[in-house]
Amino acid sequence: MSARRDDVPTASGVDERVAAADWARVSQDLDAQGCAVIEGLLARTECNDLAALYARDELFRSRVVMERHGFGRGEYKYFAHPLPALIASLRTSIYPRLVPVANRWSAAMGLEVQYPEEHARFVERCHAAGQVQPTPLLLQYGEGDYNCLHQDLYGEHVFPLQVAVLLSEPERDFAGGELVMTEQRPRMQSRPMVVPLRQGDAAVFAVRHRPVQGTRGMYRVNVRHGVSRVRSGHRHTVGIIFHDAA
Ligand SMILES: O=C(O)CCC(=O)C(=O)O
Ligand SMILES: [Fe+2]
Repeated sequence: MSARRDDVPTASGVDERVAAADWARVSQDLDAQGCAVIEGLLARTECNDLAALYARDELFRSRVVMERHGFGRGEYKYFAHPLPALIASLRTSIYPRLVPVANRWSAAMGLEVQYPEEHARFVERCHAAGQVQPTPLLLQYGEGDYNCLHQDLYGEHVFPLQVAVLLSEPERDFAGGELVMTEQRPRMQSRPMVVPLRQGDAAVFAVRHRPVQGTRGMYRVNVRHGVSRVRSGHRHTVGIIFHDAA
C-alpha cells in the first residue's frame, strides 16, 4: 500500500502562475544567455513545505551523498512516483512552454530530434527506451557544501532545458551557495555565469548544450551548472528535469 501523501504541498494555482510568466522574455534570455529567471514562481510557504519534505524518506526513490561520488559536498534525493502534486504540476505545466525553444535549438544545432507538445508524450518516449525513473529532486546543502559543475543526463533521451527553484532565502537562511553556470565554447576559454536567485525564484537553463549565433554562423556551446560553496546556513533547491532516468 502506498503511504499517505495528502499532507504534501498541493498544486493550488501553480498552473496559473506558470501561465502568467513572461515566456517570451524567458525564451529571449535563453537564446541570448542560455539561462533565464522567473521571479517568485513559488510562494514562501510552498518553498518551506517543499524543503521540509527532505526528511520524508517514503517520498523518494534514492538518496545521493555527493562526497561519495566526487560530485561535491551535500546531498540530494530523487522523488519516487507518485510525485508530490506541486512537483508534478510544475513539470507538466512548464514543459510545453519550453518545447518551442527546445525544438528551435535542436534544429539550429542540426540535430534530428524534435520534442512533442505534451510532457506525457515525451515521457512515453523515455519509457520506451527504458528511462522509467522520475528525475525531479530535492537538494540539501549545509555549511561548506557545494555542487560540482555537471550535466543532468540520464540516458539517450534528454530534454534540453531544466528548471531549479531556490527554496531558501539568501542572506537569511544561508550565505554563499550561488548557482553557477559555465559555457564551454569551441577552441575558446569557458564563460562563467552566476544566476542571482531569491527564495521562490526559478532558474531555467540549458542541460547540455545550446546554439550560439557567432559572426561566422551558428556554433554549439557545452553547458554545465553547479553551486558555489555555502559559507553558512542551509540551502534547499528543487530540480525539475523533464526526461526520466534509466
Ligand atoms: O542547487 C542548485 O541550485 C542546483 C541544483 C541542480 O544541480 C539541479 O537542479 O540539477
Ligand atoms: Fe543539476
